[in-house]
Amino acid sequence: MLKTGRIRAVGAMSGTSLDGVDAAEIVTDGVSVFEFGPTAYRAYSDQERAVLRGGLGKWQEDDLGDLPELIETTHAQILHDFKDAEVVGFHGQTLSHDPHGRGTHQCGDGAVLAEVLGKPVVWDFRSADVRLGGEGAPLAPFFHFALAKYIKAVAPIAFLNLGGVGNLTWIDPTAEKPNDDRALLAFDTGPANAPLNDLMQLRLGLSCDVGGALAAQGDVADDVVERFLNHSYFHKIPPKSLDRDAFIGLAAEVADLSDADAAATLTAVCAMSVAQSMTHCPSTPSKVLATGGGRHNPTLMAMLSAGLECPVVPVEDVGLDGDMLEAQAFAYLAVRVARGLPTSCRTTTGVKAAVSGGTLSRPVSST
Ligand SMILES: Nc1ncnc2c1ncn2[C@@H]1O[C@H](COP(=O)(O)OP(=O)(O)OP(=O)(O)O)[C@@H](O)[C@H]1O
Ligand SMILES: CC(=O)N[C@H]1[C@@H]2OC[C@@H](O2)[C@@H](O)[C@@H]1O[C@H](C)C(=O)O
Repeated sequence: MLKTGRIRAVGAMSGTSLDGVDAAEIVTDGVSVFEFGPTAYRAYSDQERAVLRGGLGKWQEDDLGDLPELIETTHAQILHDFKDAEVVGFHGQTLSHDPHGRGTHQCGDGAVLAEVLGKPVVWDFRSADVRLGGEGAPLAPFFHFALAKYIKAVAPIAFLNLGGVGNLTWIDPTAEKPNDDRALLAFDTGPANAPLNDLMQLRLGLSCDVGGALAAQGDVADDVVERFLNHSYFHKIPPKSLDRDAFIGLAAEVADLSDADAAATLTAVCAMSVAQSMTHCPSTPSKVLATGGGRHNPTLMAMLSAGLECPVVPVEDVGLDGDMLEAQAFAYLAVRVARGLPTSCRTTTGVKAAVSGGTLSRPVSST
């Protein structure tokens, strides 16, 4: 068990967009957030990103080659500087996510990291939830709930993460605990930046549509968006979650469009899937707080504002850091796991009963 009271924890996240590792420190008792600490980012090189891409869709250890070592080494490099952190939350890299089939697989061994860093590491956050029938994702919602309290929200709000995949958390901030029945509703909304990034890479050799500049010059192919929104995923009642490449077929749908029209259409696909998702929420939130890299894309943000019935603003509007929120989430969840508090429940992942996911590994020398 970790000491009682406030803990300084660092979280590290390597997300589905494969851009790099984020790390962020927070001070929490596993319930409330008291303080935000330093942050760091380590970009993957083109060569590293190619290795990561090569691992997508794989789940058997024997097929992964040097990939686990790459994940562990890059995380150790960035986490080494967080000398004051008492515990580490290590998400790892999701390579495949098929909760009702092959399971969910995050690459990287937290026990190795605990040894290298000489600190307790909480990792493998998603497997226990999946074993108990849950989606294993999204897991940030319990942190979103704590943030709603931190910013003293009084009316329902939503957090919208625009990463490789999109996910939404609707919150009633008047609820006492995140696993209260009416506190949360969370789910993956659809693809966010991943299809657009893939298009930019394929056609122009670029990692993303910086500032949404290309999409801003194009016309949206409404028929493609309409066909896309007919996909059964969008009609499925949440909780529900997605693998990064669940909508890989989208590339073919825009193959005949110009670069600008294809970019505009894939941007609209993201925005309209979020708009459609709002129909699942118990009520229209007072505002949507956007986090993740997609909030840096003004074309996407304008489409979201046009498609939603409430204001959509970056989380910076309420004093939070939208580039580090997921890393902070895994710092927070690490402390919850270490204290035996739940990290997911029926309304966030569909798991039968609230579960404290994650494994705590300590350096052998300290046990
Ligand atoms: N200035 C920008 N203009 C346009 N898009 C941007 C900009 N900055 C970031 N992005 C987009 O955001 C992506 C990174 O987002 P983020 O770091 O939130 O993803 P992630 O955490 O890897 O994904 P996930 O949340 O799905 O795990 C980039 O790949 C890019 O598509
Ligand atoms: C399986 C997996 O890694 N899912 C990620 C992914 O990226 C966004 C969305 O899909 C979300 O469900 C999740 O990440 C965030 C951090 C979460 O668990 O809340």
